[in-house]
Amino acid sequence: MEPDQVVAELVGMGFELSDVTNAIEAVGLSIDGAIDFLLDDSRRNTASASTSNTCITSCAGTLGKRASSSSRSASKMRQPSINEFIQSAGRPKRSKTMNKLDMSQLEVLQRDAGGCNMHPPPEDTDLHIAVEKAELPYNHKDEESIGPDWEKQVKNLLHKHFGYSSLKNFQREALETWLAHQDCLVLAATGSGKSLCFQIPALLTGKVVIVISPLISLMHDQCLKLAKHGVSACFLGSGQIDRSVEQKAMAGMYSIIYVCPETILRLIKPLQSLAESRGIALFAIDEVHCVSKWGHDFRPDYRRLSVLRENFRMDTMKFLKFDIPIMALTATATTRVREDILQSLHMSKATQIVLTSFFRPNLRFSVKHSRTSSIESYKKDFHELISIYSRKGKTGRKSKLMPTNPEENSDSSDNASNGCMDEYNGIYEVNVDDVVGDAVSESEDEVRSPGRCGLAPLKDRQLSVEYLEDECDLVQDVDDLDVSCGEFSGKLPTKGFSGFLLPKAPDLPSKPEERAKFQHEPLEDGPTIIYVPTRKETLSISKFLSRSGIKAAAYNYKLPKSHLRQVHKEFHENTLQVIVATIAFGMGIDKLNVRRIIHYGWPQSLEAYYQEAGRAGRDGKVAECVLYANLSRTPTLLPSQRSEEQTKQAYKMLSDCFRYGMNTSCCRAKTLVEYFGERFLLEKCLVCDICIKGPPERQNLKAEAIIFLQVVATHCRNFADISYGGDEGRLGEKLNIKALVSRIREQYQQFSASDLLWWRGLARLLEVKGFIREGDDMTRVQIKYPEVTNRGRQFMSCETEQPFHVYPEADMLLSMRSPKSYSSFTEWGKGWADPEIRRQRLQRKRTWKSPKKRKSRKRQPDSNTVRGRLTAKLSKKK
Ligand SMILES: Nc1ncnc2c1ncn2[C@@H]1O[C@H](COP(=O)(O)OP(=O)(O)OP(=O)(O)O)[C@@H](O)[C@H]1O
Ligand SMILES: [Mg+2]
Repeated sequence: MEPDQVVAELVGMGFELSDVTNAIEAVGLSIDGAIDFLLDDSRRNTASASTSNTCITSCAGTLGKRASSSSRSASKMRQPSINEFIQSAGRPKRSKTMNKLDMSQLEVLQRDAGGCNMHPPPEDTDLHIAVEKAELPYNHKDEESIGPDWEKQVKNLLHKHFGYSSLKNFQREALETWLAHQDCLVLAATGSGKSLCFQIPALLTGKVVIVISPLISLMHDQCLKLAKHGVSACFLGSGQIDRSVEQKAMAGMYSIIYVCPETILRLIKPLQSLAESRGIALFAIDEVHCVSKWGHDFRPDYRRLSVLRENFRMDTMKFLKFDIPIMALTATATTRVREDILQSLHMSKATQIVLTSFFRPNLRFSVKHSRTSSIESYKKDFHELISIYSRKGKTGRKSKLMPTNPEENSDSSDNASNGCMDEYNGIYEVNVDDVVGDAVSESEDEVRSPGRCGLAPLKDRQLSVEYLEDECDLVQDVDDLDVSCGEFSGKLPTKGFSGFLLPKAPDLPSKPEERAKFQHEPLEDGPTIIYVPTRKETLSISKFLSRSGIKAAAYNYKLPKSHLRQVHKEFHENTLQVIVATIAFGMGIDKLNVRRIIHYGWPQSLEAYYQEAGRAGRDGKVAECVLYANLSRTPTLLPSQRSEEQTKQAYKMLSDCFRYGMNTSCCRAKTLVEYFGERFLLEKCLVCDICIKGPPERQNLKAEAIIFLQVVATHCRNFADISYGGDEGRLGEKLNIKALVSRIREQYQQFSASDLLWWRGLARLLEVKGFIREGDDMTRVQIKYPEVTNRGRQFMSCETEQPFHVYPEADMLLSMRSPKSYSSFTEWGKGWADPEIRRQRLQRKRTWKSPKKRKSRKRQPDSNTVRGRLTAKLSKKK
């Protein structure tokens, strides 16, 4: 591979260019070698050479097997065939319940699988034993013959396969609907157990259930879990390289078939045959919010799933006694998304909506201000996390991916972070934002919204939509995340499936005293997931944490698949403490004991936020969901190809998310569940930061509100005069909020030092009251060209002493706390005009650079780009 390509691939994974050059210099032009070197970076500092060597060897072994992303197809997952599992336990044991047909089918499966190029069997022997117990297939039963005692039958199946004692209420409702041959839309919180709603029909009837699912990793995870529970399942899609699986699936050899939406469209005919032979009990569409453009994970192929309703009806298939029911399931759908789902999928008019509360009482939500951009922020924000895990890490098992505990490092935890500061010194450059409260980029939403019209705003290739989109792991197709996930080595109780009972699924505690117990309860042990917007941050933060003694690993879609599999494995085995991931570590992560979900940077929507946060506390025990975001900046849309309509919607969703962060007075859980259209009857969750701290003091901001409205109104009038005056067609320049605030500062002495941040917050409050609105037709995260409404005019002209009582929002509080005011900004700004001050500042900036950094600059003296210099150097060596 050319040096350029090697560098480009490594930088694409999120590694720093300077680290990449170091790695290539150390190991030569080998991607695998460089990745080992880079991921092992923190380990090189360990005191014990022998420990270090062992770790490096084991990791290198894993990574050595990686396939480069250019040969991704070769690394696509192969279906873990039933035979593969059985084989590992010797030859198939005859299950008492297995009938003759089952055995012959298994033999066929074994023969077939023997003929293909087998991967080594998975390491998990429990899994093999579990699948060995799989009863394939069940005796076929028509839904009508199931009878009124179906609940008893389900209970037995639950007990036998999953070890649960009973169905949850919403699961019962969904199954009742299915038994009545009706379509059903299940809306239930993350981790509530939606999968069971479509798994039971397969077990109960012996017919096949087809599950449409958006991601290969999700399908793979579910297949593995089902295999553990003795249910045969497979997945079909572009990630499936074993072609025979599809044939076997269409011949009715698996009870549950997972399939991606793209694939199902070409399988309509074979599925019709399957419906006639073994029978199809149900079409389940999981993560159905992907259908809707108004949702957060829109997938165009989901919209075409209306073919299911059209092709599997009694009137098109004469042998059917009723239309094959459709069950659509999601944890995150607003009212608008729900309507869109029903319409787009052509679900029947009689569709039942099974709705449970979206409320998760054990999740403690909070929002914290952070610049989330530098080593300083990491140190401040992760200080507590580091101390928690470094205490626990001393007794933990070793991670193959990262050093196990601070003692293994030559530096102490503190030294480690200091040492790391040197490397991060580049970040120490003067950040205007550190000095200026006012530095909220007015036009940043425009600069960074290449999606508007779908065109790149800048010519620079480095800032093209594709390039930036790629940075953020936003591109998602069905097999983009084709890595194994699942609790591979989760031990089954020794008594097997039939000898134990899990406690009844807990009902949501509704009494305040029951919920209050989550308030101060200490968090139990368990891993943390940190979500960051870009690949680069996955690496920089995981590196920072590892060097501070935490067992942390980065996870982004460009990293080698073998690394990602290892991360999944260690995560599920509880040997990793923290995963720093992009959204690539996504849907369907069903690990019970995740204790913290940290979002480090603004999420793009509340749907995405709630779904990701929902991976915490699935065991019902208290867990934390913290959002660290820069509350002094308006968030921007991550780059993506969007139509104009989609861009508007994306801004709307981002805006809702921003307002969630800015809110200081309403319970977080209430805001979240009401966003999804649920009436939150409990009023307060009692455990979020707002419920615990209480809102800030309410203030009467009538005087400020009137001044703001007057300035806006005066300007609007002037603007209208210019726009529609003599010179027809010429539009006057509208004043944006920044310019309006400048007018306020000029005209009102008492506000001459006031902060734009504060006025922005006030403008949002006025907008909520309906006193102002956006004056142009662009959708934005927050108002930019305010215009006074009739209500606003009434308020202005109101003679009475009607107060304007409000809770200051987070940015207003921040601006009040911050010593940097408008005046300090102007002073600072003026400073740059003075050559002496400028010289001193630049001098200071230069001394902030680490010696290491300067050295690396010296190393590459002449070329224009680092990459160019490296290329020249390496070519010379060759
Ligand atoms: N009736 C039940 N009793 C006890 N536990 C249950 C029951 N049903 C499901 N569970 C457990 O709930 C957990 C979550 O299940 P599942 O993955 O189906 O959630 P989900 O609703 O699909 O979540 P997500 O929206 O994140 O995909 C699983 O670990 C499962 O074992
Ligand atoms: Mg699910």
